[in-house]
Amino acid sequence: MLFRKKPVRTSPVRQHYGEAVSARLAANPAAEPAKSDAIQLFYHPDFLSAGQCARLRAMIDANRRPSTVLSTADPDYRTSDSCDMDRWSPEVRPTDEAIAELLGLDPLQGETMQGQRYAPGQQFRAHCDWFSEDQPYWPAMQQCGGQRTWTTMIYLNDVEEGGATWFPLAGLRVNPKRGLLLAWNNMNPDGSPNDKTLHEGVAVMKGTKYIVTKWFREGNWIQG
Ligand SMILES: O=C(O)CCC(=O)C(=O)O
Ligand SMILES: [Fe+2]
Repeated sequence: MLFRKKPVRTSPVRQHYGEAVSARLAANPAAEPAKSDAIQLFYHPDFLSAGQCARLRAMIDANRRPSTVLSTADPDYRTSDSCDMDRWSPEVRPTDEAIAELLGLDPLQGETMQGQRYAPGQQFRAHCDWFSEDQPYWPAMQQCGGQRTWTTMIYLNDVEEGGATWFPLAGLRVNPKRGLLLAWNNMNPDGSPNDKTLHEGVAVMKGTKYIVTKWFREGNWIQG
């Protein structure tokens, strides 16, 4: 019996962004690499001030609606509320541009920043942020910048109990801390999608969890 060969999923462009961004973060004294061989992930404590976090939390409270996902109908999968953060607003734009600058990416590669709020019991079950290129949604994603390369996520508050971001296959678990930014490469160093980036927003037990997430594409998300 013949086995069908898996398609080659490496990519020079995605490899380039993996190398360029991780070199830039490694050279930044404010950023610290995670101890994991499975994933390129960096921590940047205090990326946002207390005031910036409070303003973003207020915007999330004002605009939140039930979260959606691309590829499952399971109603328990992502039970948080979320909203798009208006990238041109004076409250959001400086943060948007600071994140792109931190990574050395063009702000146009960044998707619209997403705010998310988890009440007790709410969660985002294990998923990868990269797109499966055999799914029906992929052609539409190709029209707006293609694959996701890096994810950045910022905790906007401390959470009393629960709400960690857990990477079970990379052996990392991060507790929410106000102002802390996480940045990780969704690809392997060769530019292929990294299955070990699987992660979960663990259910909040006590308190409320607020985050903003920004995903970067290999091309421009905003078409000029
Ligand atoms: O809430 C978390 O800790 C994870 C959020 C997440 O995975 C996402 O927004 O893609
Ligand atoms: Fe995610």
